[in-house]
Amino acid sequence: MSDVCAQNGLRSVETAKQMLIDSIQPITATETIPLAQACGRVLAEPVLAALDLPPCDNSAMDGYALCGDHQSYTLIGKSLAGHPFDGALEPGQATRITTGAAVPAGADRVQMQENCSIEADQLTMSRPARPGENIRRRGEDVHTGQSLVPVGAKIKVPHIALLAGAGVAEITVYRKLKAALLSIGDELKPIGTPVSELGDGDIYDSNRIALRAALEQLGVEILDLSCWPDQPEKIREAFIEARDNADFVITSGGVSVGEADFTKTVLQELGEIGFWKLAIKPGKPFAFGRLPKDKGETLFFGLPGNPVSAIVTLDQLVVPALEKLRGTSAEHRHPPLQTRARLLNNIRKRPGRTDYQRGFTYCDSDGIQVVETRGIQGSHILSGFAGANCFVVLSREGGDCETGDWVTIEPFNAPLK
Ligand SMILES: Nc1nc2c(c(=O)[nH]1)N[C@H]1C(S)=C(S)[C@@H](COP(=O)(O)OP(=O)(O)OC[C@H]3O[C@@H](n4cnc5c(N)ncnc54)[C@H](O)[C@@H]3O)O[C@H]1N2
Ligand code: MOO
Repeated sequence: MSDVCAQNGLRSVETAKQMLIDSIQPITATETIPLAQACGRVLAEPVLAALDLPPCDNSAMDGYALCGDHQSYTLIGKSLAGHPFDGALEPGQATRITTGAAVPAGADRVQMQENCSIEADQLTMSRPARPGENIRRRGEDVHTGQSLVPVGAKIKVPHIALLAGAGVAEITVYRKLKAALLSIGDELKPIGTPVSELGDGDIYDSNRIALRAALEQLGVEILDLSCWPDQPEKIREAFIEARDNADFVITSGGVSVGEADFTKTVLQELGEIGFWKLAIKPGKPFAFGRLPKDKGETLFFGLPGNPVSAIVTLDQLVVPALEKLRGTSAEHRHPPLQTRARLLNNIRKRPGRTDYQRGFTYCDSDGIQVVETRGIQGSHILSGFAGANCFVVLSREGGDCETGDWVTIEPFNAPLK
């Protein structure tokens, strides 16, 4: 498929994503932080295991550690978690053992207690235990010296558990990214302004708050530069402050073709536009650029003002770019999870832009994944978006869809989840 849509000449979402990824150099600065604060950060230095895990052969069950294959065993002691048996078993001997307790020397199998009968110090079983049964071997999870998590991985809860299990208290991660966030538009009023003080046509600056919430979930530090009027000299002032104090700038509004849309003009004056306008709905006027500064440059993401467009373009274009910028390696920059669902309503669509309709998906009583679009699909309609749990992704060249069609859905990820 061509990069550019035949109908409208717009660049595809896939090409734009690739252009973003190709043009971004990851940050290199790191910091060492307590493991407990590391969830969501990107590992910057290798962490090697200082011990085997499990650290010793231990029992998977509460029961009896046995030496050899016998009809009955003589009980000679016990091994409890944290209190190992101090001695070695001879053939035909057994000890009581609890889950996680060290398997005594000489024991070669563990029988769970449900299969055992005890009379005085004699143990018999309803069925024999196989050699090695219920023994968790030393080092079968992790070997001493093994790399625990690859550099460039995003630290998730299982990584935290693994690292903690290996006794790691601190790790070195890439530093947090810093975003400068601002809104542009004469009609915008900060939330908290009483309704009675809104002028004709004024609206609340909802984008800045929503984008801020999304970026904070991604662990980005925010420089909130509030909202700015549709005046090039003011916008210039805001862009310079943003450029000088952040890794990247996110604006919303003023990026289209209206007579008061100055975002691109000022971006071009202070830096360069990488690309503008994509075959994406909503979000067509998305702009990417750079603002050079004394040391390096600040990336620029100009999101459309329409509230749904701003969030969709953040999710689909900016988030993948930020993953690369913050050091996540290629193998850990997974594309968003997509699956198929059967459509419960008709959808009208004109070919020309990849459409991210807001939908609600669930598994119906027949076990089939179904999806219905939520509300009017205008890029100003937030009520439907708020009731959705997925995007219905309709291909750029595709047209209308009918009830019963199988369509691609993309469940909301963080920060939308
Ligand atoms: N002649 C054309 N007009 C428009 C086109 C086009 O191709 N030709 N594209 C349309 C599309 S698509 C979009 S999306 C919008 C994007 O326009 P801008 O980025 O210039 O945004 P604004 O015009 O400033 O605002 C659009 C809309 O969003 C509201 N808005 C703006 N900022 C906020 C905010 N911070 N919080 C909440 N809502 C905000 C604003 O009031 C407008 O209603 O352009 C179309 N026009
Ligand atoms: O692309 Mo605009 O975001 O459709 O409204």
